[in-house]
Amino acid sequence: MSDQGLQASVAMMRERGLGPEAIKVFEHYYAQLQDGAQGTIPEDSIEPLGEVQTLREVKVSDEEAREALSRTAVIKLNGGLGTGMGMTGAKSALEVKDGLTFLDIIALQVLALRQRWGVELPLVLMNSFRTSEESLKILSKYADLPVEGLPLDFIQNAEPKLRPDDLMPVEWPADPELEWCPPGHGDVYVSLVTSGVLDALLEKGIRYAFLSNSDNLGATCDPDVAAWMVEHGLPYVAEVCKRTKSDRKGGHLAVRRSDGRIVLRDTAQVAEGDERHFRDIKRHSTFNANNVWIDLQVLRERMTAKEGVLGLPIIVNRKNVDPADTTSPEVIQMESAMGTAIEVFEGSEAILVPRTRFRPVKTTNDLLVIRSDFFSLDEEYHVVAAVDGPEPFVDLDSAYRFVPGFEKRFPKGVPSMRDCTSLRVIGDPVFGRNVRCVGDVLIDGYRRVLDDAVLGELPVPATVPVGTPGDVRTVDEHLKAILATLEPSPTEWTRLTDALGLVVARDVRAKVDLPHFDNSSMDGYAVRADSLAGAGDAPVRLRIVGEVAAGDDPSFSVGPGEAARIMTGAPMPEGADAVIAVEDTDGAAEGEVECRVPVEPGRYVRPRGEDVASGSVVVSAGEVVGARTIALLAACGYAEVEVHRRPHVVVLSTGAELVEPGKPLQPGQIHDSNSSMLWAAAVGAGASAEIRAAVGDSDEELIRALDEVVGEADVVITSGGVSMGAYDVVKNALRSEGIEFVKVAMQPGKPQGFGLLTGPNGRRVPLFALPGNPVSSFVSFEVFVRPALRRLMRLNPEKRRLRPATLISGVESYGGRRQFGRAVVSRSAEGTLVAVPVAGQGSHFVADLAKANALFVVPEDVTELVAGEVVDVLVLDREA
Ligand SMILES: Nc1nc2c(c(=O)[nH]1)N[C@H]1C(S)=C(S)[C@@H](COP(=O)(O)OP(=O)(O)OC[C@H]3O[C@@H](n4cnc5c(N)ncnc54)[C@H](O)[C@@H]3O)O[C@H]1N2
Ligand code: MOO
Repeated sequence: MSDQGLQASVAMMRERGLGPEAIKVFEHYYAQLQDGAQGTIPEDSIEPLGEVQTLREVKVSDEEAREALSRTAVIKLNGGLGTGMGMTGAKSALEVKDGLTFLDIIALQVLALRQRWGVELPLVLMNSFRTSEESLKILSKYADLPVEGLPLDFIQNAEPKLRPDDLMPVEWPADPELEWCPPGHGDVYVSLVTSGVLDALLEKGIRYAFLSNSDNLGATCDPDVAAWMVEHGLPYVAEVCKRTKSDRKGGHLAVRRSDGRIVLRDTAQVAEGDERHFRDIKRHSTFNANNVWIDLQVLRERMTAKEGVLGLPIIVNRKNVDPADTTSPEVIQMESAMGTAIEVFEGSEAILVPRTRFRPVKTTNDLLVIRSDFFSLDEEYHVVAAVDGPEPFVDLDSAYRFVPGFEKRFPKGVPSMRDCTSLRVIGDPVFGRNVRCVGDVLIDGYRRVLDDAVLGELPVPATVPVGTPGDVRTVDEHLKAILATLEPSPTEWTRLTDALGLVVARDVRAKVDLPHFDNSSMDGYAVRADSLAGAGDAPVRLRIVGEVAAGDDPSFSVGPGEAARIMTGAPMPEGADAVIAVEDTDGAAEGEVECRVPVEPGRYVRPRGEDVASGSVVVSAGEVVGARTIALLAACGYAEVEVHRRPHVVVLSTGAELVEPGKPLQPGQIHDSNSSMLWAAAVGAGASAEIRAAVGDSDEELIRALDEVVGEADVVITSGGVSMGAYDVVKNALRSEGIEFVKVAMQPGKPQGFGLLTGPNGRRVPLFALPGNPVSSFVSFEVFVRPALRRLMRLNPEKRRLRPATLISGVESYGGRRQFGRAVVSRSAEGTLVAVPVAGQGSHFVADLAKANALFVVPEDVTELVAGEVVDVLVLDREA
């Protein structure tokens, strides 16, 4: 790691025509990177932001508003490519509402403000080298938009992507443009200077700028904020919004202890161990909306004083050189964030604005809601909600994730969402015209949604088992409800040896032929078959011209009357078309070899491509990775395969009586056996798992523990606390988190809780609240959690088939509940299965549970079975 990387980068930047200011800033960042800067802001160095001005309470006269707006420009950060939504061009060119693109709406919003206030209000885009042309073409429709003396856009600088090992600029001859990246939106300040736009604005008497992302349609140039800023002479104002539980991830503002300045802490700047504080929405109660107001005069002075380097904190981003190809080499992109400039200006302030000013479209879920009739555009092109109440929660399946897939499945427009609280789509149906969603909608397994369909609430379970009260669900209903909420695990490239048991996400094509080259399948001699034509009558002697072992690359060729010694797996030399096995010769090592049999062309030759032809599909999506698949992929040269990720299960037992195994017990205490049992069962089902320390019987302790795990777990399993007891903590605490508690008509395992926790970034994490009795907990895992884990992994949820077995002794059952008894199953002399129920069928008998190797099922409508009757058994391990 030397200055070579820096020199090479600078040379590239010069050659590209980048100015000295951009290079200077790059050098500044590069030095930070070389020093190993992490760019973190530790929790103990900051205080929460505290009370700030609320926009609603700002009182401004029309005259003040007009005056402030007349000296303001709108700058939109427009470098985004929308790769996350499967787009390749400028994201803001996406049609977002009423046939208008983001850019159309931005232009119309500005024109409406100009007209209403009689101001000039210039609009300038900061484009990247990839977005400029397409964006300007859209804006060219608005003839009145350009303002004299100002361009409609300026181009953000570019910098080389760096190799992580030696910080040299990466080379990518396949597409040299991919060797470059924009240096993050923090570059706006530098680019404003280098493009001359800053001075041009000041010259026109424009003193303030409103900066925001072009994909945030809520970010209109609000005259009240402008006037408030002018009135108080503020150099820099950042808009913040109240944080809710689902925005635990975005950056937030805080006050730096050392100098009292406001700073921005983004996700990438959280120090290790501070994640919990970062996510704590009580402590850091607002988030940064990335809507920024800046005094351009102050910016000019700062830039001059600091010789063009504002000194924003660096963000180190790791990506692939070709973002569309996750197997391309890893690179470092040094970036900075616009909002971090808040710390540079003395007297910066934050203002609390309504959520409506933060309406980004980051996913196709957001796109569906924005396009729908839940929102409309008012006469000034503001996006306004057409109905009161919270926005519907939308969760579309992966087929809709990219814009082309989304458009294809909503060819006649998106559904009406005015009366919808949530929409989840599993599968990939095409939606018809005029579809209406009402309440909570779940679509699972549809091929097509018909025109004019009204999609309603989840159907109430229709069947109630015999002899049970109405609030009880059947086992099948509960399992179905669980499976319906689950999405397959995300896919990821995984080392072959870590992918065992996982499901392949995408077809794998061979990039090579197998065998790679014609080679011998025997130890012997490579020959021309016609040299041995007479060997059937009398031995033929051939001259040995060389030797080839596996791994060699023979440079000689074999002519008529010649032979080469060859080993199994060694490449065939030029000229030879067959192999004679050493057993059919005298085995000579040099000189001449005597051959006793003729061979036909191709004998003992394994031709190139015989096994696998380059370009053919060797492993298909949906296949489960096993030893044989691994062999094939490795043979084709793959070190990794794209699979559905192994879900990570966190096990959390509850109960004040629990003590970790190995530690001494006080009176009344017991050892926690469920944690390790559930861990083992999860690992056995193919998940990865970890145990968290058991929590006592306090709501807060449990919520705190869950808060910690929800960022890391794909599935949470709790045990205990779900029945009717006075200390049934899980039930009490989790009801308010949206977990549903039901009685399931089964024994053991009657009380069950299930639901989705909301993790950072709105990620949904399934939580199973299993009963505490050890046998109940185990059976619940087998019946509900195992199929769920398999569904997440894209495996068939029910692998273990029920098999008939003859009961050796009679059993009684409650009736009205499906009983899962424990039994030892073995094979009789006739080859049929026989089941011996274990003695202790109570939910606390761990010894009898350990003895058993199967569960036997007594149906809901049966109360007694006698010896000799046949039951269904679910074999857990191999039969005894
Ligand atoms: N009045 C009623 N009482 C109970 C009912 C009911 O309907 N009405 N249902 C019973 C059924 S059925 C079950 S199953 C259990 C479920 O109990 P909880 O999930 O609330 O679990 P706890 O009360 O915390 O514990 C039950 C039992 O299991 C032991 N336990 C708990 N955790 C562990 C662990 N990690 N390792 C080992 N053992 C554990 C705990 O000490 C209790 O003995 O409720 C019935 N009651
Ligand atoms: O259903 Mo409880 O699970 O009887 O033991």
